[in-house]
Amino acid sequence: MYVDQGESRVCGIEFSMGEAPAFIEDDLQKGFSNGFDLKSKDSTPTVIGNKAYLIGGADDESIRVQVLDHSRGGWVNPTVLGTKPKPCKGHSAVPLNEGQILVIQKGSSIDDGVWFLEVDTQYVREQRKILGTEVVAWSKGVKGNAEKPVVISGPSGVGKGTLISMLMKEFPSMFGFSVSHTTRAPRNMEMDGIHYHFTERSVMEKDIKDGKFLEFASVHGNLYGTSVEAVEVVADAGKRCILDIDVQGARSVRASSLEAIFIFVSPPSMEELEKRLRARGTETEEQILKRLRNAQAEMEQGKSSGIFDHFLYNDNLEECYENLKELLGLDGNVTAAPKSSPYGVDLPLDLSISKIDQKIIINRGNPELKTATKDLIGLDLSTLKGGAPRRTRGLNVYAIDSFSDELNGFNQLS
Ligand SMILES: Nc1nc2c(ncn2[C@@H]2O[C@H](COP(=O)(O)OP(=O)(O)O)[C@@H](O)[C@H]2O)c(=O)[nH]1
Ligand SMILES: Nc1ncnc2c1ncn2[C@@H]1O[C@H](COP(=O)(O)OP(=O)(O)O)[C@@H](O)[C@H]1O
Repeated sequence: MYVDQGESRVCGIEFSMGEAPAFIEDDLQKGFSNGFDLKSKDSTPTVIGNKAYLIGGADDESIRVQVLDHSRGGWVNPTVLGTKPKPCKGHSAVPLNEGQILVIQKGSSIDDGVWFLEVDTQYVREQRKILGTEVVAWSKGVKGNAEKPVVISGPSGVGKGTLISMLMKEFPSMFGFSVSHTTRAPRNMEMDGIHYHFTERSVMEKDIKDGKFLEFASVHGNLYGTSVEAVEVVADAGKRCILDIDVQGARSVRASSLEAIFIFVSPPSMEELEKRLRARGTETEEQILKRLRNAQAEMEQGKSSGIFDHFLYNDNLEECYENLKELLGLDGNVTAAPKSSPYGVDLPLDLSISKIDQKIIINRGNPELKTATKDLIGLDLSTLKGGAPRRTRGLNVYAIDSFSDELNGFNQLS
């Protein structure tokens, strides 16, 4: 078991992966005279093998990392890859294995505060070869093992947005909307970042070129697209992602690595579709006519393309919504209430962390661990997937109750 002692560990330099070689100890001490502030509350040296990783302080708007590498003659500023954590009020770090350090940010919410610094994983080794420098890479720990995303397509005015709103309203903790980018102008009630990311065509075209989009298409004369980030932020929150995209977009997603279920919504008739579009009152006459012309082709493609797993017929809205819920497995027994879990809790400044096998215990400020209370949070590391340069998914965060096995194990070991 490894126990992070907080500040005393920083000053006393604890060696966690076996005894540190003497030269590392010497070099670390030299660090004091070379201006490395090892005594600083927010700097944590963590030793793995023949190297020490000094994590702390701010650099380019993220936490700074320096590597003490005896074979390279001392302290090195590595190339830092991945999405980097913002500077924070302090952190605790614990090595998980020879390749990863777990960093918990103090004073943040647990949803944002769990990070992995990869120092010797396959990705880091590959990058080290390519770049020829010392490399470390950050990856954010997220829940993210949600069910398959749901792609909903259908002609303009058929009721996609209405059905999605109903679903999000009834199951807010279960579903998250993939906010697309578009070059079309916002409608009256539409908010940037909520309904769409409204953007300039040139900016969007550059982002598409830079590989930031999962899919994109030209629809009714405007550019629309789903960014990789739009889908990831929903998955990060452990929610099931809903994408409202056209048939071309659905085809691209089908061909991508994103495993999703595909639903096509049809209107009862073209006359009814026109009525709904006109009644919505958000388009000019010219735009309505263009949408109606396109609707015909979309209906044909939707039915014949083989892309869609399910077809919904939106005549009576309530009936259609019930059918949608049924095919998503949301029958009458599903409750909309979120499960009680420590997600969303804040991590205080005086936390400490301990590692037992594949589990991390975060003590939120109760120094007497034996009187375990709601102050203890467990992190199960055995379900982790992915890693730098993207997210580390499958983070299982749970409240530890005083009689749990984890705690008995902890008490015996401490
Ligand atoms: N391919 C693709 N289509 C999208 C995306 N976002 C929205 N769309 C589609 O663009 C079309 C027009 O959307 P919008 O302008 O909001 O009009 P509405 O469908 O009449 O509400 C609809 O078919 C949407 O499904 C996206 O990110 N990618
Ligand atoms: N089953 C339905 N019956 C009558 N009106 C509907 C039905 N479903 C949706 N609507 C209405 O039709 C209009 C278009 O729906 P909307 O959800 O904006 O379509 P989409 O997102 O597919 O373009 C809205 O004014 C909505 O209230």
